[in-house]
Amino acid sequence: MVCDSKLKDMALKLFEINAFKFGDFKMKVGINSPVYFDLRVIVSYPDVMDKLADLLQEFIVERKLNASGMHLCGVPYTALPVATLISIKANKPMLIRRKEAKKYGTKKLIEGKFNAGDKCLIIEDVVTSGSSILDTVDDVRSEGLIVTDAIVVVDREQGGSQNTEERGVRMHSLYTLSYLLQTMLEAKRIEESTVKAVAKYIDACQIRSDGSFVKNGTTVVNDLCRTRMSFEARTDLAKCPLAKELFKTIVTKKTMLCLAADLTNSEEILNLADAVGPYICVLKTHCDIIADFSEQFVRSLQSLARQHNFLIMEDRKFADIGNTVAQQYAGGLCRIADWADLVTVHALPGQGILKGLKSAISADRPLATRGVFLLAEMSTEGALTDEKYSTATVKMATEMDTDFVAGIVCQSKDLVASPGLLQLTPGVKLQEGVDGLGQLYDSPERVVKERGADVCVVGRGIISSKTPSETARIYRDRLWEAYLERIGVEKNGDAK
Ligand SMILES: O=c1ccn([C@@H]2O[C@H](COP(=O)(O)O)[C@@H](O)[C@H]2O)c(=O)[nH]1
Repeated sequence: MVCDSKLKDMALKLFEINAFKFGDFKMKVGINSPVYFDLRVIVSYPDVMDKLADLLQEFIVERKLNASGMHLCGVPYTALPVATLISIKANKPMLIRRKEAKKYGTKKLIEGKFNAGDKCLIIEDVVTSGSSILDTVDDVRSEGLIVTDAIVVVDREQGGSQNTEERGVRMHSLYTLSYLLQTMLEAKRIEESTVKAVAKYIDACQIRSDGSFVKNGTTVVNDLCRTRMSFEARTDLAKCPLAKELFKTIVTKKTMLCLAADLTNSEEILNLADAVGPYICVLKTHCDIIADFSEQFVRSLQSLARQHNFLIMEDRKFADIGNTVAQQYAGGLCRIADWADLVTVHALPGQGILKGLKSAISADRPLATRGVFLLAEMSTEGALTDEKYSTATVKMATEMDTDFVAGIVCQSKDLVASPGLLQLTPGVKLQEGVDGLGQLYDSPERVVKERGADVCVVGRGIISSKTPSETARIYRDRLWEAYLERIGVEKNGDAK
């Protein structure tokens, strides 16, 4: 048995270093919690980390989970340093799950040396619904490893152990929230009233692995989770008028498809737009590749956009200082601001880029008819848009010029939390893979369900097809079905 006094000492230490606190905290799932855990702080206290790893190692032995050949895999990122320490102390090989890797290309999903059929023990810091453990389990299992158990530092007792058990993973927690409450009370660190408030909260809020939670006996779908909400419900939450319009178009036409009309001849683009128009919500251009670009071309395109009800996006990827982008947007040969409803913009130069673009919108084109998508991540192999950059981009979109930013161009589901923003995701093809120049493709289903896309960009998948209009219809239908599954609606419209 792990010695109780050692457990209590460690609990007090964790409280002292603010690894958990009591108050009123907004949780990821959109409900308020009277207790908050942040075990990331332990990296600043090597002595605490070391002792915690010792306790976990003893616990693993006690639970007989130290079979020979067992690998350890920490759930990224907080559990990684602790898993590393245990691996060294217990002399057990470690695996690292890459959170950001694709299932093809050069990057592997799971790093480390292993064989299919090997056993792997998952290590996690704090568990609420258990969904993070299950994400890691899915990836580890997809490489042929066997996972039956997970060791966690704290179980918040909100459904995590049931949720993981349902998927064949027994959860062993060093601490339960109840134990921590009792220990803090005995040590006079908290009042009886806090214990009661937290206990009441745990009783009332049991979270399921699908993000819904049971509040006072009633199942409540998490209505703040973007990817679980319907486009209808999200329309009213959009702060940018053009995003609202896009939501409405998506709902009316039941399509999340954006055509990347990457052709170099204007007549060909117009013919394509006419053929594919019924199946798309956005048509995306690169006006600088059109050899015969003209005023007449954009007027014809606008007319088709009205006829088929789609928006026009110029994928200009502005990236300069405010003064320069203002001129690039409104002036030059293409006069983009005159005809493009939406443009894409890099966040690299900071907030000034949005100010510059906004300043170029003339009075006869009200701001409400123009919008931007900020690029947070790119779809290419080796893209330099790391987590810090992409998070800062999303922050810019949610805190500044919210009437102008319609959404984010990115590849990861968890980046865009705000339901009022749209996630635009390129790199979509019926056949997953990589082109000769580093463009990575995922299937429509994976892009919608796993990557969280709201609008999916397809270029060569449609334009290189012999029957673009039929192919566009297939993309539209597959994307829409994936979306219905994502929000938990059967094809016939019934809730699952
Ligand atoms: O990260 C990004 C941003 C933009 N794109 C653009 O999307 C299309 C994709 O075309 P495919 O033929 O389907 O590969 C293209 O216009 C890119 O400029 C992107 O691919 N990745």
